[in-house]
Amino acid sequence: MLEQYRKEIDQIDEQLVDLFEKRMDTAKKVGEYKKERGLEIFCPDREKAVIKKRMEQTKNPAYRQYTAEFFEDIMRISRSLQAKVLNGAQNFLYQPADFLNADLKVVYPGVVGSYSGEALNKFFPAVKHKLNVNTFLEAAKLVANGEADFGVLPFENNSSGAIADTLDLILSEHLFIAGETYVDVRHCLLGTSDAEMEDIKEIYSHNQGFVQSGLFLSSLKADIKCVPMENTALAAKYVAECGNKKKAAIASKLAAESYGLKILKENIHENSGNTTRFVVISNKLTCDNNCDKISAAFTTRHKSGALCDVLAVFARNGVNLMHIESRPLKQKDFSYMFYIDFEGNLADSNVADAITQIKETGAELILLGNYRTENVR
Ligand SMILES: C=C(O[C@@H]1C=C(C(=O)O)C=C[C@H]1O)C(=O)O
Repeated sequence: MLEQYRKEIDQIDEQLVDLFEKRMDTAKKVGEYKKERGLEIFCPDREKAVIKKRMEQTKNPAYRQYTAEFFEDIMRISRSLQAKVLNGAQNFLYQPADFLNADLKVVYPGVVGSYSGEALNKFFPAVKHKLNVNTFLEAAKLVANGEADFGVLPFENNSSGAIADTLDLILSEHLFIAGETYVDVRHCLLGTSDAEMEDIKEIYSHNQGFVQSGLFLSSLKADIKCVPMENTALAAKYVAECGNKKKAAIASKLAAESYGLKILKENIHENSGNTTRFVVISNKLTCDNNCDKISAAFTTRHKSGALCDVLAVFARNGVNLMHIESRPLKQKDFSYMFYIDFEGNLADSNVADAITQIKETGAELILLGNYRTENVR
C-alpha cells in the first residue's frame, strides 16, 4: 500500500516540478523587468493577493493554511532567484581598508598602558601617528570626522560580554568595523610604592575593570570605595599623581611600569583567560577578498515570528551566524536592535542573497563592516 501511495506522490511531484520550473522561468523574467526599471523585488500587496486567491481556490478548508504556507515559500524562492538576477550585474562596491599606509593616524582611548593602546600596537605594529583621547566618544568623533583614519575600541569581553558604549557609538556616529584584534586582559591592583593592601580605601578603574574583578573586590573589606574612571590606565596615572597610599587602581602591568606603581596583587580578574575583543573603526565600509566576517545591526517589524524570519534567512542561505546581541533602542521604550556577526564576504552570492532576503522580511539592516577574523588563540 505504502508503495502505491509513494508512486502516486512521485507522479504528482513530477508534474509539480514541471510547473515549478515554468513559474521560476517567469519569475526570472519579472526579475529582469524590475532590474531594467530599478523596481523593488518584494511586492507585499501582490503576494497577499496571490495567497488569498490560492486559499480561496483550495477546496478542502483544512488545507487552506497549508496552501498559504506553500505559496509563502514559493514566493520567497522566487524572490531569491530575482535577487540573483539583480545582484549578478552589480560591481563590487567596496574599497579595501588601507592598514599599511605609513602616514596613518590611529586613535585610542586612554593613555599609555591602556588595553586599547595594547590593541592598537598589536593591530598596527608600525603605525607612527598614535593619537590618544580620554573617552570612547572623542575617539569615535575623530574617526567620524576624518581627523583619524582608524580608531581602536574595546567591543566585547569573554566574561563581562558586550561593551555597549562602543556598539552604541558605532551606530550613532555612523562608523564601520574594519578589523578586530584580541588582547589578553590581566588586571592587577596597583598602589603607590609605599602602599600595602590594608592601606587601600579607594579603588579607581574603568567599569569593566571592576566587573571583571568582581570576585576579588567582593573579598575585600566593605568600606573600600570603587570609583569609576574613563579608562584603566588613566586610573593608574591618577593614583600615581595623587601619591596617596590609600588609593589604588585596577589596570595592567604595563600601566604599573608606565606610572611607577607597585603591584599589590596580580591577576585579580575572575576568568583566567580574560580576553577582550577590540574593533578597528573607520568612517568607510571597506572589504577585500580576505574578509571573512560581517557585522550588522537590524531592527525587525513588531509582529510574531519577525526575528525568526530573519534568523531563518541565515539558515536557508547556509550563512553561519556567530554572535547575536540585543540592545535597547534609545528613541523607543522597550524596543530593541539586534547586533550580529556572521561568516562571509560581501561578494559571496549567498551573503548577498541573505542581505536582500532579510530586507524583504521587513527588517531594517545596517551593514557595519566586513573584515578579517583574528583567531583568538
Ligand atoms: C514575481 C514577482 O516578485 C515577487 C514574487 C512574487 C511571486 O513569486 O509570485 C510576487 C511578488 C513579488 O514579491 C512579482 O512582482 O510579481
